[in-house]
Amino acid sequence: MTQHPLLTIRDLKVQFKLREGLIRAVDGVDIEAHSGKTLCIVGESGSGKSMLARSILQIVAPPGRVTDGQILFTRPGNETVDIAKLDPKGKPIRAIRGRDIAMIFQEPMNSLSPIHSVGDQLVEKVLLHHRIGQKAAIERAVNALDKVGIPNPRARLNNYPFELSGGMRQRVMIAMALACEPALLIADEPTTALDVTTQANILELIADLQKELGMGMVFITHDLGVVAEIADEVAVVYLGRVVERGSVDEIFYNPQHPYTLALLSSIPKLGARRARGQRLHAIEGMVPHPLNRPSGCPFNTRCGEARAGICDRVDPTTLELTPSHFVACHMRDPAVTRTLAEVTA
Ligand SMILES: Nc1ncnc2c1ncn2[C@@H]1O[C@H](COP(=O)(O)OP(=O)(O)OP(=O)(O)O)[C@@H](O)[C@H]1O
Repeated sequence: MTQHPLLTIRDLKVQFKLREGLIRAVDGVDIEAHSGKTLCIVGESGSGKSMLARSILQIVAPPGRVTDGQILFTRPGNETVDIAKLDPKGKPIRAIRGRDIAMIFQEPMNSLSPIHSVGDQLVEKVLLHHRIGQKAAIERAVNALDKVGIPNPRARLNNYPFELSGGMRQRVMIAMALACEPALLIADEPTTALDVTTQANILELIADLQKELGMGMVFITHDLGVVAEIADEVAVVYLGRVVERGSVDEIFYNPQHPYTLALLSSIPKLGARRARGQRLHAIEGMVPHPLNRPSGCPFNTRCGEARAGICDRVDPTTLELTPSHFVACHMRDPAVTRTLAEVTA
């Protein structure tokens, strides 16, 4: 029997119908996530990372809506469910949220209640998804806090979120997310708001827990340094499209899409000396306004390799370079480059 990926997203579209026009926040995305592996979704602000993540739990806020595509979730040993077809308020998706698929966010206060103690929130979460008694649930809550490295966890049960530091709150949110041992964890920039040291500690904690629990993880970030540290697979997104995806080695050692190349060259090199006042290399141009998407390849307006007549007119198809490496770029398509060479010869 072939093993299904934990999550298979096919041709997913998330749109906002506004009076001013239609925003295609996610515009035909294909990705897969596997048990025990981390898929990083990387891209600049506004590329649709959060909407992609939120659609997996059907928590896109109106007027945003999943308009097309499949979100196939297969918990090992269970039937495959197409989450895209579920009612965002219905019982089936509410049973999946938190139990099978958990999510952590940049700002823990968004997922923690300010008026309930850490212990009450953790115990309630455990009781919601498990048929166990109050005493056993409290023990689970203590274990969960212990697991995320919170000292003296039994005493912390009585604390309110505002009594904890930012790093500790993030640990509590992770404990809440993992209390029910989900098969899939979605992490939306969970370390972005933290200082560098706390960020490193939390990343290490998430990676350790993921290995221990064998969860799949979809990790959203704009930071390629984070990707290098934790990813097994990477999807590079631009204006709601996956422009390149591959194993972490393929993306870092053999990047193909001009956008991936530009992102990689914008990372400051360790030890590289910069002349005073010299700016870091940033990607040329601005991300187009979502209501004013370019035709053809979404990146053509900022791409140094773009060729008029094709890149600004025709949507590139996704090419398979290896069984795990895909790119959507005309300039990597041998049929296109051959024709261009013949025309200019
Ligand atoms: N409530 C909304 N109304 C209209 N458009 C929205 C809304 N929320 C998001 N969008 C649009 O959807 C697109 C994708 O946004 P999204 O938040 O997913 O991007 P992102 O890559 O996560 O960016 P960031 O890193 O800044 O969070 C953007 O063009 C954004 O303008």
